Amino acid sequence: MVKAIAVVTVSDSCFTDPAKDTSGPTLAGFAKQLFPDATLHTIIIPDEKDIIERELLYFSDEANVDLVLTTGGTGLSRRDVTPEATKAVIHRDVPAISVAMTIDSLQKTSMAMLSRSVAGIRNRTLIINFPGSKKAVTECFEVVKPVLSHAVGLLTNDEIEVKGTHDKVQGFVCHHKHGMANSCVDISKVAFRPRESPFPMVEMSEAFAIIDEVMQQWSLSLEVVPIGDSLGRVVAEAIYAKEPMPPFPASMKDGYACISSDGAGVRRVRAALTAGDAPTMPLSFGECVRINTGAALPARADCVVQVEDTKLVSASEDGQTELEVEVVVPPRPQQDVRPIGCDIAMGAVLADKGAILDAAMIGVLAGAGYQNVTVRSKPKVALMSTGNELQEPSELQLKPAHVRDSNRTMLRVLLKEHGFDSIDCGIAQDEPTKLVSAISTSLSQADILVCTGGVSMGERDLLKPVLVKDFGATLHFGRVRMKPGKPSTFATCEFQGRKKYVFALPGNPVSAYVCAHLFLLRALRQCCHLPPFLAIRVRLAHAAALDARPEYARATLRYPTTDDLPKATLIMPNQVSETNDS
Ligand SMILES: Nc1nc2c(c(=O)[nH]1)N[C@H]1C(S)=C(S)[C@@H](COP(=O)(O)OP(=O)(O)OC[C@H]3O[C@@H](n4cnc5c(N)ncnc54)[C@H](O)[C@@H]3O)O[C@H]1N2
Ligand code: MOO
Ligand SMILES: [Mg+2]
Repeated sequence: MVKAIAVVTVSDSCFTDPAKDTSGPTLAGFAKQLFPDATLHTIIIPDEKDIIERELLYFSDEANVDLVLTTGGTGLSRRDVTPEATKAVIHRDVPAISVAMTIDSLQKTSMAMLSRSVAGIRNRTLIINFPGSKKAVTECFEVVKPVLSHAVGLLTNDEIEVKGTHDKVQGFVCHHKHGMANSCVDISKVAFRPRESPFPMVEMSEAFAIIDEVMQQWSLSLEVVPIGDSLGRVVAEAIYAKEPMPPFPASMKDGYACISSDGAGVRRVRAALTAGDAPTMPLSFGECVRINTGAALPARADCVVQVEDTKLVSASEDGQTELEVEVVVPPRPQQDVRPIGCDIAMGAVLADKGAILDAAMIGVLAGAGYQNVTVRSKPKVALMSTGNELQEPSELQLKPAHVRDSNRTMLRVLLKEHGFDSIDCGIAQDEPTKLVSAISTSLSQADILVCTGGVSMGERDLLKPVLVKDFGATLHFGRVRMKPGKPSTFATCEFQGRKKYVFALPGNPVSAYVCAHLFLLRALRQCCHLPPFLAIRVRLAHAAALDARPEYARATLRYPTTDDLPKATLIMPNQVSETNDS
């Protein structure tokens, strides 16, 4: 099924004046017609190879678009570089698509010879170049139309290709059996350490897919919590109303409960009912009862006339009792009455399975008499820092060449911010046996271990070998094409008969922060069945030198009053260019 399509207009002139773009909207119109349920992204970019590549990568890797249709930049002029940019990003080409378009177009114009359109596949995305004119786009779309749906179907049915990654990574494993007190990682032969990382660099989209797939194995457990503590928790089983709301026919106005068939005219005021008063006697014809908002109607009353629609006819001399009122406008049956169960019928679903509890829902549960709710349990997370150079932040004096451990505090607070508690497992030294014992202690207390540092190429970066050799861990990925965060590592292992998940994040505090957002929170949210964070497209408010890797930076957003995209201003622009070489 085609879920998302991007139409990319590549043209210098349309980029400067979007009104000139006719082929983009035409293509978008055809795409929408063919796949009405798909999300449609459209963008106009200049004939710049880097920018075209970046957009194609964004749509295929980040936005997980099924079909990217470009228009423009396929000709022979110096600025026409769409085919080159496309070739740079596709993994496999599908030449027959462009051939079919060319054969068809040649029957109409020999100019078709001058289009260099390319079609190909990147991961699960099909990218097709169309020429830049409205006429050519119209003709070429007709040609490819019959195959698009099937082509996307074939691509999306592919299994996630994690196996290849696993196999390569397993080459790193030492299958040596050993006790947990020691480590079988030998750090003495530093000269023979690998000079190239043995870990394949996975794309962000792959890393996400791997996390999603692996975290599906997370074994569900449930817990009962008081509703007052259930904010943000995920409902485990649908919750039903045990009683109707309102439980009695209630007045919506301050006025008089009447019998509607009495029509307009004078009524005897028999009694007064304020909220909380239980009505005693049924109403008789020609009578009414003064009533307040929220009070229960007496039997036989079927409407409420608001006080504004009445006139006083007679009262006791002291003014303390109304004797007769005149109903000015004839009332309708059920006027200003909330019948029993009109808000919530008995047996109605108050919160569905999987609902995320918010103040409104919790209020509904409270109103329906629920004190506790069964929710999905949150994973137990252990936080550990690694590094011989680290000191506790509270220590007054820094030792030479030491730094304070900021990652543990940052991660604890980040997790708290997102509703997750953590267990503090301190700082472990960069020494194999020390790491083995610190990791064992952490894993015995938690489902998920989050550690920072020691995942890159230094001889004291021991996390990966220790996890693999001493804990028999499977490294699902050990390098990701991202900046910062390249050496990010995600592993699982069996420990004390249970499956454990390890996020070994790079030590650089910015990398740890970014990777915790992107990988750790994604996994934790999935354990609780919370959706991944929403990704939105923004426009940079200023120029920024970007890396070839997808880059992550903090920014402030300004929302325009027009339909334009929000504008992002990087908080620390230097942070983006500073580590260009890493
Ligand atoms: N030869 C290569 N060197 C490096 C590469 C590479 O590909 N080849 N990658 C670089 C990248 S990218 C990163 S990110 C870092 C990752 O380093 P590690 O995960 O191994 O982390 P450490 O070496 O332990 O520390 C890096 C840095 O961060 C500071 N740090 C560590 N933990 C904390 C903490 N808890 N609180 C505050 N600061 C911390 C540590 O002192 C170092 O300055 O590797 C590059 N190198
Ligand atoms: O990838 Mo490293 O996280 O600092 O740039
Ligand atoms: Mg290191």
